[in-house]
Amino acid sequence: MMRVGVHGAVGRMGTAACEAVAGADDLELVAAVDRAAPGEERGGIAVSGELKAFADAECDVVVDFTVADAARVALPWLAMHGIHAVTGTTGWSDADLDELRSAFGDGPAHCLIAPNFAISAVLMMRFAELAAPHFDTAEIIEYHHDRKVDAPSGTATVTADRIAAARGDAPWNPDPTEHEVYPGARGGAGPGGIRVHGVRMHGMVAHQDVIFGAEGQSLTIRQDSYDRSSFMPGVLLACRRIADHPGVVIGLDTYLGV
Ligand SMILES: NC(=O)c1ccc[n+]([C@@H]2O[C@H](COP(=O)([O-])OP(=O)(O)OC[C@H]3O[C@@H](n4cnc5c(N)ncnc54)[C@H](O)[C@@H]3O)[C@@H](O)[C@H]2O)c1
Ligand SMILES: O=C(O)C1=N[C@H](C(=O)O)CCC1
Repeated sequence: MMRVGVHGAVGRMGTAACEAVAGADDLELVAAVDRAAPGEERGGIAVSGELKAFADAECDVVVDFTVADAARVALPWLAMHGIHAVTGTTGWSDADLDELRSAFGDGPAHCLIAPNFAISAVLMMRFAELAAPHFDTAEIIEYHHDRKVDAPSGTATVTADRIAAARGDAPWNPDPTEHEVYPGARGGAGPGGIRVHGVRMHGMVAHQDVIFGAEGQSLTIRQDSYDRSSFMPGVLLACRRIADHPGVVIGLDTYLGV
């Protein structure tokens, strides 16, 4: 039985993760931590306000769904205590990722940073990477619920990185825009100048379109998470397999063999 802790336990994703872990026969929820509402209960255990609860409960792995500022502190702390980290938190910079690589190094604790645990999203990113060399225009539109604090989404930034890497030195069709009547109308320019547009919409959960264009044709790859339950199989898989994946791994792809 893997002993699992959840950081950000009273949040939307933390609450779902506590319930999913508590309901899994081969995992045991042993600690739940959140700075908001310590003393509440999630997945049948009391929520603590202190990271120390993870060490006290002898966690093998901690699932983190917080904000980048909190995860930046928690993940190196977990590395120092020899506890594996599975984080779905988004909003990381390249410098943050370097810090995590040096915190986990080749030590006993491993780290998975997955911007999206839904299998449909993992495949959407893979399909976008496959399409990239064949089109000279690409734009990303990500759609999320109205409580999301970071933009663009972690999924969109990783998708843009992967499209740009797959395209390599091949030139993109130039953007003709000379003037934006509304600043930002063309979205944010990501790697390779790929435009990323963020929508925040009451009623939505997490969705993305990747649109590719070439002479006389276009391809749209669409992914939808209608419910947070879509992320839970990926979270549980990560807890079960993290001991087999040393260092810092980005994305669930290698865990799924995609
Ligand atoms: N990877 C994925 O599949 C996936 C899916 C959904 C959300 N996310 C990401 O997960 C993160 C959380 O999303 P959410 O919708 O659950 O947000 P949320 O606001 O509902 O929950 C975040 C929780 O973190 C807690 N928190 C904040 N700072 C803390 C600190 N210093 N110490 C302890 N707890 C702290 C908050 O109190 C809150 O309960 C976001 O970065 C989001 O982008 C990723
Ligand atoms: O609800 C969120 O916030 C989500 N964030 C992830 C991201 O930033 O890519 C994806 C899943 C939902």
